[in-house]
Amino acid sequence: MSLLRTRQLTKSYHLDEVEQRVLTGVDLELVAGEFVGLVGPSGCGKTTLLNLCGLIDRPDSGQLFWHDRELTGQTQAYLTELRRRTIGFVFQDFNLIPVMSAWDNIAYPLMLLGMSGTEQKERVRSLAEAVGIDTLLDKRPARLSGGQRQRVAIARALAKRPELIIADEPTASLDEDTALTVVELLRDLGRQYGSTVLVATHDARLTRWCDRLIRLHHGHLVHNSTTEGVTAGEVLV
Ligand SMILES: Nc1ncnc2c1ncn2[C@@H]1O[C@H](COP(=O)(O)OP(=O)(O)OP(=O)(O)O)[C@@H](O)[C@H]1O
Repeated sequence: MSLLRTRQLTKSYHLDEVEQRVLTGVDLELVAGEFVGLVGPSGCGKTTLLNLCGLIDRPDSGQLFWHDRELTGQTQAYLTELRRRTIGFVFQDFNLIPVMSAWDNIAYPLMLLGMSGTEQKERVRSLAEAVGIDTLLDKRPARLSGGQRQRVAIARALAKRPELIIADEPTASLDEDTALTVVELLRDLGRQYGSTVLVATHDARLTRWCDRLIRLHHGHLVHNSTTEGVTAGEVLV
């Protein structure tokens, strides 16, 4: 079942009247429940594409479908509400709110959705346990290690039980062992909660966990492939 589909998405940036065409026609389909890796060289437009799929930014042209319903032309308010309810994000730099405890960081999106205090507590507790930070919930991000912060970020992304999780280089700030456990968590919990995961990465170790890879090159997806036989060099070029 198609969760998200794009047809010929384009996106350019303009700096001092110079146009940089980043996406020139991206056709992508994400099926419910899959764990998909997005690879390509630095600067090829992975974050740009994630921002479009995550409804953070709008394309210049092309179409985006959510459960086969076209989103082009929908109001900003509609897209914001859809994003808030159905999409979770995990970033390289965690993007936790520094003045909030781990607990409050995880609960915050639930509060925005108007969820009752009891249900918030239930979800925060069970997710904190699942990601292994249940003894750290009163700490602010500055008192946590990188791996612990990313676990909080994963719990926060999953708390609303999103249909889609968008992860942008989630292991780039982590050491090797921590990176592997974080990716495993993301994949296993994504499966458990039935979330589709789209993850941009340079990390060849991470691509082994993906159901399939999509590769961005010169502004469009060159091919879809399985992860078999992918080498570090292939991921970077
Ligand atoms: N807001 C912006 N304004 C102008 N140019 C931008 C903006 N965002 C990105 N770019 C440019 O668009 C191109 C694609 O950037 P993007 O961050 O999407 O690439 P990426 O593949 O995610 O890179 P990396 O792997 O290094 O994170 C880059 O050349 C970048 O400099």
